[in-house]
Amino acid sequence: QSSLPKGLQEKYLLTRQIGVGVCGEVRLAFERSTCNKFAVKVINKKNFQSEGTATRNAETEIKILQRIDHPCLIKTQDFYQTEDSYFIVLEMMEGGELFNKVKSQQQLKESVAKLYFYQMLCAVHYLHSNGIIHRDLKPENILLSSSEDVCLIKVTDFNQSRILEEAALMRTLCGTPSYLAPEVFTHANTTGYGLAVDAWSLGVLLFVCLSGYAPFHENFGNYSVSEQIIRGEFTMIPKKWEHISNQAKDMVRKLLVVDPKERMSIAEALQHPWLQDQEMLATAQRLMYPNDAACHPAPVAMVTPAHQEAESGYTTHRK
Ligand SMILES: C/C(=N\NC(=N)NO)c1ccc(NC(=O)Nc2ccc(/C(C)=N/N/C(N)=N/O)cc2)cc1
Repeated sequence: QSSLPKGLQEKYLLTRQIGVGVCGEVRLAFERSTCNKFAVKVINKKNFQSEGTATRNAETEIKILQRIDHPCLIKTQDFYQTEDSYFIVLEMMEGGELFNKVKSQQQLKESVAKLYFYQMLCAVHYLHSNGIIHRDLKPENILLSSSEDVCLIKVTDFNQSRILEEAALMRTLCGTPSYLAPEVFTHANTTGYGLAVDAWSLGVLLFVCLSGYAPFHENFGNYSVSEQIIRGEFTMIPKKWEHISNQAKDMVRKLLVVDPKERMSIAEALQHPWLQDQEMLATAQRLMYPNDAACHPAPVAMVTPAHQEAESGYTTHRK
């Protein structure tokens, strides 16, 4: 039992492990003054990555966690550190990880997969608008607010995330350009490519939610997983996909495109016909912005999809 920070011990009672990750565990904690439940992510500094990387990643992650504010992104309440671990106190997501809902071949109902996927898109659209690439979107990092099918989801784990430093490019271009390689000028805006990695991962996530199995898997064919991914070869097993709509399949096919320049963007995915489903949009709206629905329930026709409000700068006051 490695030592816990005094401040953490004073404010919280840490109890059992509720989740485990590659570089740490998640513990159930109770705030002593309120008895409210929290999840505490413990990140070992001396994990497999070189020490420098782990520390740099954790510092970036904490900067990101403190900066983000979206209904479908995890919120932190506190953070502490000892010489060998970081402790991040997060809101408790009672439904646990999406991973447990889709493992062992369980397919989600298409309507549930659509509701979850739309919320993931809104969360990642927000991150990209703030110059953040998640880079590690997977079922373990999608948390559910309750065990009900219809629930709010939140994206977590920003350990692999990167903040797109446009400023870094500007600084580079301030110096004498004569020694700079051509790609610095042409591919410098890797922002286009960088963001596209999250669209691919969301395609894999959607495939798993709809079918219950992974599109790229060691047991398939005679290619390694990485070869299958590089070739963009996946199989929609009829038994699993025959009851799934063509629009859902179209969404998956347009995200699992090998060339990042050809891959559908998050913004395009939000406009895809499969998501122009007023009932789902109204449910998502109610889950993401409960306070708005409470004071003046808008007639369905009036529902502006959450992602469009963000874009149009719609001035609803959001708590
Ligand atoms: C309700 C419940 N369990 N309920 C029960 N009775 N279990 O027995 C439960 C709730 C939440 C979770 N997971 C959870 O909260 N994950 C999670 C994962 C990663 C991160 C972060 C910030 N990571 N950042 C880094 N750097 N990572 O390496 C934060 C939270 C699991 C089970």
